[in-house]
Amino acid sequence: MSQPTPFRGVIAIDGPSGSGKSSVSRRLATELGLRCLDTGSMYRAATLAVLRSGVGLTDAATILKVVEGATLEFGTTPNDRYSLVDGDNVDVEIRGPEVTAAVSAVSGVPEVRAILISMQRDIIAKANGIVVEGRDIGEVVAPDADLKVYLTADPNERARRRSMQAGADLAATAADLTRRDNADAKTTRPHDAAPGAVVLDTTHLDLDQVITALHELIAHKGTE
Ligand SMILES: Nc1ncnc2c1ncn2[C@@H]1O[C@H](COP(=O)(O)OP(=O)(O)OP(=O)(O)O)[C@@H](O)[C@H]1O
Ligand SMILES: Nc1ccn([C@H]2C[C@H](O)[C@@H](COP(=O)(O)O)O2)c(=O)n1
Repeated sequence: MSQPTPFRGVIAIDGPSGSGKSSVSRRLATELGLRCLDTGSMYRAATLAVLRSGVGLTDAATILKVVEGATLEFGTTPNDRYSLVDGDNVDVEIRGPEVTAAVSAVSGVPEVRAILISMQRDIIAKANGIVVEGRDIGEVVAPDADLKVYLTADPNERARRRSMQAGADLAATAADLTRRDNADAKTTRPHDAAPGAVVLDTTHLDLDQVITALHELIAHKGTE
């Protein structure tokens, strides 16, 4: 009996903060044998370069200069993703509170976005199949993706999951998610699905159920 042809396309996963993009993308890519790109890490790494340089967060031209001068590298093996800034592994630091508080200011600089979007498109073009997660993948970075998914969940549920993960206060976490989504909405559309995206509300779904739903969507793509 012949085996089904493995999926080797581009899957775009967008959604607001804490909607499950990273967990879902990593697992889906692993199960499908695909690469996996976390574009949020790219904006975070650029932000860390800016913070390390000591320049302020208000002058777009200075921010751009720092990002242009930094060497940013990203690994796309699903369970071995990494981010390097000038050769330094920054996986832990870019998830910390300083970077999280500053990232929307850096990702809001259009010229910084242009640099990172160009890197993202290069990585996608070189991968033989990839899951890409972020805020603008289905609309801007890869509008021709084979499958576009908008992953969302009720804000209270997102805050509950994130506060459990981080061991942080629920109300403070909820406020931080809302603050970041609103700040990000100035440059991307975290509250809206890209044209052609399938909306998957995971409020009442566990991770296994989300992955099953995505496998079904991919199988359905294969029969279109
Ligand atoms: N369907 C789900 N059911 C229960 N927990 C989930 C589900 N999806 C994700 N989670 C948990 O929610 C937390 C946030 O998920 P994750 O980090 O993947 O979100 P994200 O969208 O990538 O967030 P951010 O945009 O802030 O990077 C994690 O602890 C993850 O394990
Ligand atoms: N495609 C993307 C991905 C991320 N960002 C910005 C907005 C987020 O606040 C920040 C960090 O992302 P996260 O790691 O939380 O997914 O990066 C963006 O503008 N576009």
